[in-house]
Order: sequence, then structure tokens, then C-alpha cells
Amino acid sequence: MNPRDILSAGAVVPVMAIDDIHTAVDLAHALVAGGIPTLEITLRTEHGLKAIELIAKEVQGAIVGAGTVINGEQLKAVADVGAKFAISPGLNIKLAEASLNSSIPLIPGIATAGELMLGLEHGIDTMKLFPAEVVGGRDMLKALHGPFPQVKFCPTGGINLASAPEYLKLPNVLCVGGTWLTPKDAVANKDWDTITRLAKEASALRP
Ligand SMILES: O=C[C@H](O)COP(=O)(O)O
Ligand SMILES: CC(=O)C(=O)O
Repeated sequence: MNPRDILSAGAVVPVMAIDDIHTAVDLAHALVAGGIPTLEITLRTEHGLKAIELIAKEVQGAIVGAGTVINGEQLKAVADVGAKFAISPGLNIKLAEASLNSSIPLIPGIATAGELMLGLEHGIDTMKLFPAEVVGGRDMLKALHGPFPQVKFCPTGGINLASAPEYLKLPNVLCVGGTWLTPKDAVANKDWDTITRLAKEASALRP
């Protein structure tokens, strides 16, 4: 799948750190049931790779990818377990070069025009603005749209249900990322109804 189709499949990409591997598949099912298919499982916990592998195998309708991928070894490792895409918090030359040989798309985080240009030089035109609210949020996206109208974004970082609609209206925004769909207490309590309700709320955001 190309990165734009991946990011356009749902209005919100939930960013998740899996603390208990036994919750991963049910959590993914709950999100997909609420209309949120594109899922970012970060490598921030020891369960990241296994969770991606299980969701890729067992959750029909999910488009599972990896987050917090920061080097070429991780990019290869997540592709090998079935990730459909990889997201990084930032971009450097080594990771950009690794993406050229990757079997799955890298959607890099960028926070400056320079990082964006590094992505473009490596054939990447779909990126994450991270951390979105800290680096200028919607004003930054509007400013980047001037010189770089060919680039589309999934802004992530500090966005929630209330602020998401204003992001989704922008011409260079495909979706937004965030953690609010998967509150830690709801996941720990296996409260899948709450997760599906939050996902439904989020999927209705697409204008
Ligand atoms: O670092 C975590 C995610 O990238 C964004 O989290 P947040 O939606 O809670 O700001
Ligand atoms: C920021 C983010 O989404 C990541 O850790 O890849």
C-alpha cells in the first residue's frame, strides 16, 4: 500500500505503546470495529514487534504499522514481522537512505523545512509533523504548504478530539495521530467498549 492510502484509511492514527502483549489483538479489534483501521504500534516497549506480528496475522481489516522506528535495522525488523508501514519521530540521512531499500514505506517525522527537504530528496512526500503542537501546529502546516504543496502530513503530538477537526480541514493533512483513543486505564482494564466508542467518535471526524 502506498503511504497516502494508508494514512487516508481513517481520520485518526492511534499511536500505541503496548504494555501487556495479551491486550494487543483485542485492542486492535476494538479500534477496527470503531472505524479506525490504520494503527501505529511503537517500538517504545519490549512488546512492540510481537504486537505488530500478532495484529498483522490475526486482525482482519487492520493496517498495522510501526512507530518510533529510528534506524535501518528497526525498519527491516518491523517489515519482517508484517508491518505495512513505519513511522519515525524524526529523519536523518542514514534512515532516509535505509528507506530506499525498504519493502514498506517510511513515513518520517519532520519538524523543520530542512528535514522535509531531506525526505523529498529520498522520494518521500508523505510525512508526520512531530511534535505537531510544539512546532507550530496548524500555522506550521499552513506555512509549509506554501513552498511544499506536494507534501501531505499526519500531524501528531498534542492533538485531541477537540483540536483534530481544525487540522483535518487543511489541504495538506491526510489524518492526525494521537494517543487519546487508547487511554492506558481503559486498555489495562480491557474496556474494549470504551475504545470502540472513542474510535467511532474519531472516525466521524473526517469532514
Ligand atoms: O509521543 C506520543 C505520540 O507521538 C503523540 O502523543 P499525544 O497524542 O499524546 O501527544
Ligand atoms: C512520534 C511517533 O509517532 C513515533 O514515535 O514514531
